[in-house]
Amino acid sequence: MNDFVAWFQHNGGVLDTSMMGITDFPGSGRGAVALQDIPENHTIFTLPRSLILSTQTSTLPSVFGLEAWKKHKLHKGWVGLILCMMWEEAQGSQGKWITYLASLPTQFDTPMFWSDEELQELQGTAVVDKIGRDEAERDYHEKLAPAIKTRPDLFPSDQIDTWYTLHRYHVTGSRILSRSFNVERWEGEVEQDAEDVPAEDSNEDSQADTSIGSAMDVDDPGDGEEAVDEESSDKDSDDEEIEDTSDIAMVPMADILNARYDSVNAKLFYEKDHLHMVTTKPINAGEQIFNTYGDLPNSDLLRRYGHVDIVPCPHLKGALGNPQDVVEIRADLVVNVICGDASNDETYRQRIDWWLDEGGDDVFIIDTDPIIPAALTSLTRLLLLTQEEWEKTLEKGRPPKSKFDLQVSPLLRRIFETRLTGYQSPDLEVDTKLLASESLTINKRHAIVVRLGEKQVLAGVLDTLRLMEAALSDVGSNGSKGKRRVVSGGTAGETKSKKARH
Ligand SMILES: C[S@@+](CC[C@H](N)C(=O)[O-])C[C@H]1O[C@@H](n2cnc3c(N)ncnc32)[C@H](O)[C@@H]1O
Repeated sequence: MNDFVAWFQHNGGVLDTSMMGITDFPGSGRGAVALQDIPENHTIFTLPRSLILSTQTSTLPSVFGLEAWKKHKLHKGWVGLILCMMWEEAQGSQGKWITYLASLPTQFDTPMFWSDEELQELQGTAVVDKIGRDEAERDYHEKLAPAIKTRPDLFPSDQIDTWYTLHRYHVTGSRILSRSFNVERWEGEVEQDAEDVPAEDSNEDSQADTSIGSAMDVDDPGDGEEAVDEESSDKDSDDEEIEDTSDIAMVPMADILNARYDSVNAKLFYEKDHLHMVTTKPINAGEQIFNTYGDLPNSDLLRRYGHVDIVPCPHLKGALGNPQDVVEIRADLVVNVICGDASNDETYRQRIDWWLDEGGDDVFIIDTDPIIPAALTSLTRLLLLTQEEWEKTLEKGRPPKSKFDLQVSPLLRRIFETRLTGYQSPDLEVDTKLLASESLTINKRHAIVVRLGEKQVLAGVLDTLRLMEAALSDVGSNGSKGKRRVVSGGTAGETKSKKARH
């Protein structure tokens, strides 16, 4: 660590060593600690932009030739940055970032590195479909490996088995996944139309997002389209968000800070020539300095960073869990539950295609405030319409309202109960007991925390359903039937649902 700090300072980084120390936090690796009381708005370190490592600052793309770089599709997704980092590391003592790269971990607790047996423990959770090992390996074999073969002068054959292996590719991808930031270029540096530059970037300091995409997440649609990072959820957007991956950067020193739910007390800001880590709250001496990736559900924390957050949760009446946990319910599960064997019949296919064409969601999100997504009720009702009603709906061009009644209620229950059977065991008690056992490996413990958190969310939404059913019966027994309506939460297509590719 001393070597790293010396390298940082030697290359223009300024660390307030009276305020910030680097130390090991059991269970979280290295992290930053306040050595004395730090006031809000204090700069704890600064580094020049030239010290960040990205496809903009590494010389590899230009020595490789930008045209050839593009020909091998190294400008799309994360593969270009991975190759830059591998190459910089292969330069040994000649490499500008060697001391920094040598300080980064080579082992990760993320599911990317789990055995099949360990992955089984995650069955049913939002992690499994998103690990993206196959996509990542496809990029390695189809882009990176052919590219390096064309330039033995840059990638000598005797270095391939050390620095450019598939394993090192995964390690480097995981370093990016768990540590990168999105550092936009300053106005004037940006080689794009002015209107593409967000207004807030023009003059004042801007905040650098911790990157939440990854090599593994990026979908390369081909056909000359831009790479799309489906994980750009912090930008309040759908999966159509186009991320300029050339802004993804490794930021030495900034990536030493750990994260914890609701604990962020420092943020990275950037300006024309420098980046600054600035406190956003007063921090007491001895406290950890946290920069956060946005408070994420445990499924995402595990997949990207290899850890989970467990804090006392209001939705669990003070028991430990993650208040950000969610359950994803895929529209195909809804269709299967409601239509059964007839799912592929023309009458349902037409409705489903129409739903999707109209921008309807194909994944519904339930969170710890377990409101039933309005879009889920609406899709359920769409599938229940008679032919005549369906034709009217088509004419109106509007999906059915998300009215909750005795017809949809048992179906919603079956949807949630079927979703529960996707886990190794639908029983919450089983996992609670397992967690109490001391002999669990870290991966198994993490898997149980993730799936238990999701099952607790499902238990919450089933409780909500019971309350809504009880409210319906009250309405009926009070003789006011038809005058009051119980509706599910939000409006169709609001934040409780989203489109996602699977
Ligand atoms: C940005 S790095 C922080 C520095 C890192 N601890 C190190 O030793 O290099 C993020 C990684 O730190 C670890 N980490 C961060 N916050 C954590 C937490 N609350 N609990 C456990 N591990 C954490 C995870 O391994 C994560 O992938």
